[in-house]
Amino acid sequence: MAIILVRAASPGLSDGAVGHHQVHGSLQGSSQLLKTRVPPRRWMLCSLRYACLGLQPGEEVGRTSAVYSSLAVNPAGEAVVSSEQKVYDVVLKQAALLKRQLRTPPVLDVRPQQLDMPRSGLKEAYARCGEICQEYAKTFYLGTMLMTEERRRAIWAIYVWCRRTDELVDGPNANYITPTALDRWEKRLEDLFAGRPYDMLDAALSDTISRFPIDIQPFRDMIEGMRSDLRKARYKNFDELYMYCYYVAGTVGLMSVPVMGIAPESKATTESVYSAALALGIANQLTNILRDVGEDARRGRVYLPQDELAQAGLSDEDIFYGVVTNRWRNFMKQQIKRARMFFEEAERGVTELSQASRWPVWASLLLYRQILDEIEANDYNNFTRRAYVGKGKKLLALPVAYGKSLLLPVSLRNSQT
Ligand SMILES: CC(C)=CCC/C(C)=C/CC/C(C)=C/CC/C(C)=C/[C@@H]1[C@@H](COP(=O)(O)OP(=O)(O)O)[C@]1(C)CC/C=C(\C)CC/C=C(\C)CCC=C(C)C
Ligand SMILES: [Mn+2]
Repeated sequence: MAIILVRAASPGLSDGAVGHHQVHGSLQGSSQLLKTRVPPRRWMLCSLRYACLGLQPGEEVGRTSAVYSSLAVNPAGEAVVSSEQKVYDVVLKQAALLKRQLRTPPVLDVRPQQLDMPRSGLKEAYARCGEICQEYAKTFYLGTMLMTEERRRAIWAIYVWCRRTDELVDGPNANYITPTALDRWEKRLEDLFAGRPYDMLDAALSDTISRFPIDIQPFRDMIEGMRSDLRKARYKNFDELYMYCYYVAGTVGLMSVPVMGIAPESKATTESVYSAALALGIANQLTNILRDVGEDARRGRVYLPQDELAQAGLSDEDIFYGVVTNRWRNFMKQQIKRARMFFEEAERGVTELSQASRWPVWASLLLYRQILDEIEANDYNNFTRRAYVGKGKKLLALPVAYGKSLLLPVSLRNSQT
């Protein structure tokens, strides 16, 4: 497969690439097609990847490394759309939907009172979602405690649906889960979106989607991620891993934006806020993967890109063997660097969220990112030591997050200078 790197206009980014479309390789003749397909933010997403390998933007990489490609051609000479492009199309669609729904008075399929559940039942359902969130994810729970009541309940309901979806493939009954079971779970999702929840936890989510302009696609896509977990335990390159991270985690960002809300004074585009939310999900999942290398290997799973492992002179055997060598340290440094870049991209969007949502999102971003620091502090031993952020550091993150949440949206700061 020949690789082509594309440079695209990227408003608001100061990397000197603004206004250029530069196509290398055998798609030269189809640059018109590329111009129309390349989203405005492509340059930055590409540069996240270049930076990790020290590649220069626009530089052509070898024939076998699809990692740093944004567009490629297959042996038949057809353009292959990268994962980032596919995901960016979802971002655009979600942003357009949100803008439309916020403009028009809500004509919702489900109103709270239509749910076949008394108000007291709903209260109990949300409370149970809160308990589950607290039990499984203390950090997220801490974040939600900084939210307004309505948003907090909504995030709990979303959290519980995500957790249950993940448990299907990761929980105690995972061995019995088949693609058909996931199809049934998707049918159940459609029903709850249509106001026909199967149980009280679903009812909480049905209620949530009647209150916030949330679309079904990220939920469907998360189920798709679980399907891929059933059939796949290796990722050829970062392009494949990126798609997986979108499915299981980027989707959470997309589900959350309509609940978090965008600051009325923000001058940022809705797309850019969704992109930042997506980046936070990807950053979190990359961090998860780096923290859990040993644990995943013991379940026969290696999420790290196979070609990057090979380039670093490493293989699955090194991971199963689990000895921290200099090769491993260097490899990990690059992986951590990339995860931090996604966190940085996310940071730009947090300031655009509505004031009341910024604190919890900052808190969760800072707390999750610290896991990367802990991996470093463990001298990159993520085979047998779990990177863990202690209580003291967690508590310290809260006032820092609060301080950051008071900052003006970046889009306003830029427009005022
Ligand atoms: C503009 C901007 C930055 C907006 C913020 C948008 C936002 C709130 C994004 C949240 C992103 C986020 C929290 C993503 C979750 C990523 C994640 C941890 C995914 C996990 C997947 C599977 O991984 P794995 O099996 O390897 O992990 P385990 O060992 O099983 O843990 C998930 C488990 C998928 C399911 C995800 C969840 C259960 C978490 C859902 C979280 C929320 C809805 C809470 C978001 C709330 C706050 C305050 C950030
Ligand atoms: Mn899991």
